[in-house]
Amino acid sequence: MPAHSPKSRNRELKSGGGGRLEFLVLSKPPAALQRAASEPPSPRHRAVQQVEGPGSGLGLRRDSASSSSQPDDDCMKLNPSLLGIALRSLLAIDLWLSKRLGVCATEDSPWGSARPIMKLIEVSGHGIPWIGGTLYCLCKSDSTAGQEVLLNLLLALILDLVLVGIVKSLVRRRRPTHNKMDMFATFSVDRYSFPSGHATRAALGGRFFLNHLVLAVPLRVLVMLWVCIVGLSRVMLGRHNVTDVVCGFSMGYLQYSLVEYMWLSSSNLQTFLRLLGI
Ligand SMILES: CC(C)=CCC/C(C)=C/CC/C(C)=C/CC/C(C)=C/COP(=O)(O)O
Repeated sequence: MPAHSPKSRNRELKSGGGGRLEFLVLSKPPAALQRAASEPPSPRHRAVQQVEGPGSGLGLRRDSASSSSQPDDDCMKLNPSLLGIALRSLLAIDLWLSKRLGVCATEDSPWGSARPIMKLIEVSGHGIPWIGGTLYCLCKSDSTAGQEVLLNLLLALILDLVLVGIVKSLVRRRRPTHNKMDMFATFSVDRYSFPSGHATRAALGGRFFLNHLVLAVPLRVLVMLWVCIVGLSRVMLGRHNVTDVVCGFSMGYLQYSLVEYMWLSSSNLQTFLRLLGI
């Protein structure tokens, strides 16, 4: 009888001798294991491969004792953490809600006719009018107190542009697919959507106005309304997902606290202005 006749191979398969059974089983793994094997190796797998050599795949060298217990990595892949599920669910809700709220994303959208007014609101929260307006008022201001507030506002707006740019380039979240990219005066990082720069500026500017301008109650309400409308318009225009705006508001709020903490007094500012030649 030849050494590997069908009969003798069958005996080997049944007894599991010579490792053939394991190899045949692994050549058709269950779907979950197939998925796990196709994913890039985890640091632990990489370490095992380094020790065992590149040919040692998932379980190839596992003996019967170790194959009865799942390795930690497999458990992690088959049972994703609660936090992972929560984040993925939040992301799915975010995308779904943002798409539903993007009713002014194009002229053909359900509220497409409201697009011009939404774009006007967009301009009101843009960096150019804010920085330009602050610079203009700074040049016109003749009181030291006014100059102090305006110069701190200017620095806050510049800080905001820098911080938003850094976070956008780190996170690199794409704008929603339904967004029509027709914004004016953008930086290259503005192709990314997280966080919304308009939302950070609105929250920062809103807090600045409420804390440093003596405003009557109706005007204070108006400022708060404007902040909310700027945020909502970002989603309605399809520029952002809801989470971009919510996180933008939080970031702008915190930025204001940072500016208050680092507040430059008028004496420091006089030196600063003299250095700038203003
Ligand atoms: C007007 C003067 C005198 C100076 C302007 C200074 C200057 C160069 C400001 C840059 C302003 C600018 C281009 C800001 C970007 C604003 C923007 C498109 C943000 C993106 O917002 P998002 O909500 O879509 O993330």
